[in-house]
Amino acid sequence: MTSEIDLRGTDTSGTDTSGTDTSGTTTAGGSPAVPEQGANAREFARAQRSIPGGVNSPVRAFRSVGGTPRFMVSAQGPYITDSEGREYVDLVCSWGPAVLGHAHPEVVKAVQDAAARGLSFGATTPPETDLAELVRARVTAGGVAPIEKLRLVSTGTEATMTAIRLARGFTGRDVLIKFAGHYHGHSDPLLAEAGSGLATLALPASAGVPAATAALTIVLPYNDLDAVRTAFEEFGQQIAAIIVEAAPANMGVVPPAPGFNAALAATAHEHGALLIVDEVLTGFRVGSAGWWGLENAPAPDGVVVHPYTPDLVTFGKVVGGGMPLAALGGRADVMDHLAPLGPVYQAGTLSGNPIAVAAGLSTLRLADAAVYEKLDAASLIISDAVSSAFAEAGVAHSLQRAGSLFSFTFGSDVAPRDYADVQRQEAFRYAPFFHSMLDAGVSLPPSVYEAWFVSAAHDDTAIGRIVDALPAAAQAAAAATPA
Ligand SMILES: Cc1ncc(COP(=O)(O)O)c(C=O)c1O
Ligand SMILES: NCC(=O)CCC(=O)O
Repeated sequence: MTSEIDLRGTDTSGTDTSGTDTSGTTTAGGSPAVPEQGANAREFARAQRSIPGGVNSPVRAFRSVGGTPRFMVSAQGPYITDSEGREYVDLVCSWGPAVLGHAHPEVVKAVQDAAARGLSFGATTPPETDLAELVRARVTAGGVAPIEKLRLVSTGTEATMTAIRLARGFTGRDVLIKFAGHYHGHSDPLLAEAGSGLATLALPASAGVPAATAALTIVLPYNDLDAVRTAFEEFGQQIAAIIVEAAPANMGVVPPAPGFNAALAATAHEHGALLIVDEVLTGFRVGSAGWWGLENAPAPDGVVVHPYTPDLVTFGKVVGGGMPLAALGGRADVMDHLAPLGPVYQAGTLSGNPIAVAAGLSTLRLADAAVYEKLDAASLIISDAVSSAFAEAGVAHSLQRAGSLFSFTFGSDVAPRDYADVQRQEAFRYAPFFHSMLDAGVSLPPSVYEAWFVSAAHDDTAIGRIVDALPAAAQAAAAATPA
């Protein structure tokens, strides 16, 4: 145990309660760290005076695990370094984008070159079309290419917000279906029973969303086709779209039952509604063509077991290579309803920003089949090692995977299928596990409701550090008691 433990519990006081680091912490490369003691606690206190909760996104706040968020200063490959000079193996990977590992030299070079040509033009640039073409070409499976047109925006929130406005404008209908525990960013209509930070903070919905807006979103239990069919029987003529995470990873990972996404597409289409598949998190992370690509890849006999074609797909995270860039794409006839061709308005001063486009293009060009093989391999080794450590320590748990994404639920070996199942778990086991890992130099998502992210840079050394940290952390989870 290092002095990291001393920093816990420092919150709004502004007092530096940290102890003296006598741990002799070394970096992964073996060189001695020169920690600036107490810097995380000091920075957190300072941040809270000027920034609500000290964070610019609630998921960073350590609210469900307690303690002091680490204030990061740099990241390279599979490692991230905090204000005290401590280096962690990073299993958050910027919540998804860092698929190649942090600061890949070629991506950094592309960004530097683009920056030298100008930071933002507010005018159209050739690389935006390059990126649209690359996404169109990559998202194909079994001869189907669902991305006929693509528009670039700046965040996943904007991508899904625009997708639902477009679906409403295209169909002339107002009602949306979303699933409990799914997170699609923070636009008003999509915040009901959302996963991610709302799950972490146990918020059923957000204050500030007008009741009239919330009333137009039907929230259904995930993986429950009967519920979807019943909703369409009752409101079919009013439903503009179903929006679904391609493979949910914001209530932990809860993959779709085989054929579920295909059945959603069929049901929506039967009733004149659209299917919006949200691949902000899964897109270009779980595979070259996202989760849709995995589900629609022909088996060796050439058969796609449950084929489906989404009407709209949203991307974010990896598509921007760590810069603020996201996208929505899909059927040309639907996409052409966007202004300036059509009546559905969408815009953005920084949409298609040249630096972000350079990062995205460079990342996607580098993310070849070998990268996805590395991701899959690292993910398997790490998730199996964690699961074994829990088993060894007698911690009942289930491990769920969606491609290289994975997460754990506690208290049962029965894998949850929906948000209600997820919420029944022994969530109290996660905080001591998380802090034990953090103390040992492994940074996990600070919530049991988030997926773990690996990168192609997670090599044997990084994985070894994770594996070494596991027995003590699993013991901490085993010893945990409800608050
Ligand atoms: C599936 C999904 N959709 C949308 C979003 C929103 O993206 P952003 O945080 O870029 O607004 C996220 C994650 O944050 C996500 O995981
Ligand atoms: N899985 C949750 C996210 O990726 C969200 C990140 C954020 O809101 O900062």
